[in-house]
Amino acid sequence: MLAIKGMMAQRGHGDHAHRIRLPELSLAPGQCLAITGPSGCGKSTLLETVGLLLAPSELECFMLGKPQKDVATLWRTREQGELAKLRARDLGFVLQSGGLLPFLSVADNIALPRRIQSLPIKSDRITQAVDRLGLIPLMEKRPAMLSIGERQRVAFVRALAHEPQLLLADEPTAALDPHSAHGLFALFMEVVKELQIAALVVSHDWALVETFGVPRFDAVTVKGETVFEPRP
Ligand SMILES: Nc1ncnc2c1ncn2[C@@H]1O[C@H](COP(=O)(O)OP(=O)(O)OP(=O)(O)O)[C@@H](O)[C@H]1O
Repeated sequence: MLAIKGMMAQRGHGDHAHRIRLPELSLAPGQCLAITGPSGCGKSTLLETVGLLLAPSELECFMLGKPQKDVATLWRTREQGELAKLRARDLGFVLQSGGLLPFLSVADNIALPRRIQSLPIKSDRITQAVDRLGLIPLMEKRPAMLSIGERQRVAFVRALAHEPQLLLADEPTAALDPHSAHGLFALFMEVVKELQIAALVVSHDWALVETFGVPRFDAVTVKGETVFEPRP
């Protein structure tokens, strides 16, 4: 689960700073929420802040996972080691760029989060996801030998490999054709439900998000800040 209250973050400094605000957000296990808004409004900034990659400038409350961890206190007391542990164990990222390690094969990229957590490398769920996304012929290849869409599919499986509590996805279907995008999103929703993972997904594809009945938080500009609020 995820519960955030009164979160602010900023990119840059002074007059050129870009500020985002998230008044309130809560997600139960197995629930997915889409983040939408125009290019440059701060969706990735929001995702990075929720993903503990960017320090918030204000934060009232941030509870994550089961048992609940008090992330707001960890930020306040600057416990970077604990934050890093949470990031590795409880979060899964699907980044816009794929973020795969170029010197590892697809198989080793996918195995990495489980290796880091000392979990058994073999997992039926991962084998199934690899199969459903047509990745079996690619397992021994390096990321540089893959298309962008293939990299995105690998990144998706890798993000789920250690069964995190919260999945953060930045445009996970952006490089895919409509058929593959639908297939990946369907699998995304299935896995989120099955594993009871809370998921935040940034997407420009409103039609796709609506097809799957995913609720949305949209960006509105208020006094020079981007505020993310539920869309009625
Ligand atoms: N390192 C940085 N320093 C200063 N400003 C930055 C930095 N990174 C991004 N920005 C600015 O912050 C704003 C928000 O960027 P962000 O990437 O979060 O937007 P976005 O909504 O995800 O955009 P897109 O949909 O195009 O990916 C933009 O105006 C961007 O120019």
